[in-house]
Amino acid sequence: MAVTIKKVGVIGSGQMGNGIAHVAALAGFDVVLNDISDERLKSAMATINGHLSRQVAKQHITEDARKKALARITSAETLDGLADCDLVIETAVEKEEVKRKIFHELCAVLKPEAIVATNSSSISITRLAASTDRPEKFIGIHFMNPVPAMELVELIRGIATDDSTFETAKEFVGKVGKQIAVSEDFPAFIVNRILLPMINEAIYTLYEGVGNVEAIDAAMKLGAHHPMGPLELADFIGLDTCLSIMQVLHEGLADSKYRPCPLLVKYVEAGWLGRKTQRGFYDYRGDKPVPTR
Ligand SMILES: CC(=O)CC(=O)SCCNC(=O)CCNC(=O)[C@H](O)C(C)(C)COP(=O)(O)OP(=O)(O)OC[C@H]1O[C@@H](n2cnc3c(N)ncnc32)[C@H](O)[C@@H]1OP(=O)(O)O
Ligand SMILES: NC(=O)C1=CN([C@@H]2O[C@H](COP(=O)(O)OP(=O)(O)OC[C@H]3O[C@@H](n4cnc5c(N)ncnc54)[C@H](OP(=O)(O)O)[C@@H]3O)[C@@H](O)[C@H]2O)C=CC1
Repeated sequence: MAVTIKKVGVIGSGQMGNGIAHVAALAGFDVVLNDISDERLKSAMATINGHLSRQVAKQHITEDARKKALARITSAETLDGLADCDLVIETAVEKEEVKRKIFHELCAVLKPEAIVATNSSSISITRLAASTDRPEKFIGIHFMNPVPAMELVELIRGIATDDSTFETAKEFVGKVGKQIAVSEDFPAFIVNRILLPMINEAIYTLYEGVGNVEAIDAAMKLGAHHPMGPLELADFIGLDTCLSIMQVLHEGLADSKYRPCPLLVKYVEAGWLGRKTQRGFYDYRGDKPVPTR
């Protein structure tokens, strides 16, 4: 039987954390947004307000809904602030050791009946669940980017996830207006098992000189009707996240077809992580994006 969720904690206020807080608050949930830096939290609130205002301008929501949604979001610099949440969704960086540490610290303060979820793009739900004190109340709730615009959420059960947790997560996702696809707990689940090898292949296409950035993106936008070219999309997702997902696929499935492209590795090593650092396959520091190769 599903449990009633009223208060939702979100750990990590990057692009995904912002988006999840946005849609949850708009759906009427009280939201506590956590990050390690106060500056990050302030900029997250400004971003959420900006996106809500755009929805008002497009007459998709009312000004009253914007104000009420913003008022439902509070921020917390430490995990103590999430202690009385009914559901906590972790959406910090795609690094297993970071997530494990967060879950360990979270479970020490979180009420025992609360559900813990991860928005991980690729990491084993069963393994992450094992770093909590409640594997039966742990689940993957994987939103897509940008959260307010994308219709899908993947739900992934770990080996121990119980039916009540699954039903509660399903109900929550329905209330925030998204549809679900259920995935088994395999590396990168469904969407990223398919999408990331395509992006990695686009980077190999660039690396091998088959085409430049503009040609590759134009080819897939105009030739396959993708809304964004694969390199533009990689920059949008974050090249660090793309690399982490490819590493999880490569290690988890032990197949050389998932080998991360050395050029992707090089960009990440340079700190060129895409839009979030203003430089990736495009340079975003000017008026319009300029290809970097
Ligand atoms: C890595 C993972 O683990 C999984 C993933 O998420 S993989 C990534 C999946 N996402 C994609 O593949 C995105 C592909 N791109 C697209 O679908 C489109 O380019 C897009 C939806 C991002 C933008 O579409 P568009 O038609 O060019 O722009 P636009 O009309 O301005 O935006 C459409 C909607 O998205 C919203 N939107 C666009 N960018 C946004 C952003 N960064 N944040 C929040 N909302 C955004 C707009 O507000 C608009 O919302 P409304 O429908 O309420 O008006
Ligand atoms: N980008 C995408 O398209 C998608 C990403 N995801 C997944 O969502 C998660 C977040 O991705 P995304 O939002 O893009 O990443 P971002 O880099 O935009 O944001 C991550 C945020 O988490 C913060 N953070 C890091 N460590 C901690 C911590 N210990 N406690 C609290 N906050 C922390 C970061 O702070 P700081 O920068 O200061 O380190 C940053 O603000 C990842 O697991 C990713 O795989 C899922 C779907 C789509």
